[in-house]
Amino acid sequence: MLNLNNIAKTYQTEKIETIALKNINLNINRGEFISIMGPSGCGKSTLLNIMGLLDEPSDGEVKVNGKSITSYHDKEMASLRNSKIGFIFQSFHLIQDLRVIDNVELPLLYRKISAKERRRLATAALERVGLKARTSHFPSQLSGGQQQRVAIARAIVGKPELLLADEPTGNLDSHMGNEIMQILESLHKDDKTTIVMVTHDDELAKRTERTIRVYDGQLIH
Ligand SMILES: Nc1ncnc2c1ncn2[C@@H]1O[C@H](COP(=O)(O)OP(=O)(O)OP(=O)(O)O)[C@@H](O)[C@H]1O
Repeated sequence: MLNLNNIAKTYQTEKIETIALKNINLNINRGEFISIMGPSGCGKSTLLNIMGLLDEPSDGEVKVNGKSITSYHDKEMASLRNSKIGFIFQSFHLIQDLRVIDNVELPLLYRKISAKERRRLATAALERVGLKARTSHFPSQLSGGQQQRVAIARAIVGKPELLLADEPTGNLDSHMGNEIMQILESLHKDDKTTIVMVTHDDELAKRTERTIRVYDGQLIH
């Protein structure tokens, strides 16, 4: 479903050029659960952001469902991203002033969906992550693990084909981390969601189907 062909990414700041990625060739097949591992600064988040169409490569080609998106404009890219990709971040990225249900509804605001249907879908997504009883809470009233579950509900509410998770358990203790991993495993197994997860945790990586290792901006085979 996603092909990265010869991807490179260079960051240019005033005097320093950082090569974050080079010679990346990677195919992600529908239904896979993949982990990405590697030392700090090796390019994992950059890779995930390129997969998620949040960032553009400096070189190479990204194909989504066999179609090159190289010539896509920002608007086309945003629309593709919004319809096909869900994100989960280490630090949850919830909006503190919005109630749980409104946080989860956010990605649907960009779609032509009635308010009633938005509420129904968001409630179902919260039920899926075991948080239906917390819809009217604010994020600060929830534990870290619960906040991450809200973030997962927000990521899956639009039924994405691809779920990208950047160290989703990085801010959680091992018990809560395990709960989050179990939800991801269930989304993969029961809902056939394709998942790519960056992690520093060997034990979590072992629970995925394939581990991609990055070192100095390159894939190690
Ligand atoms: N916006 C940016 N401008 C300049 N350099 C950047 C930028 N983003 C990332 N980099 C550099 O690119 C390299 C890869 O960064 P990246 O965040 O992808 O690594 P990472 O493997 O995710 O690290 P960590 O595990 O610490 O999160 C690093 O050397 C980083 O300093």
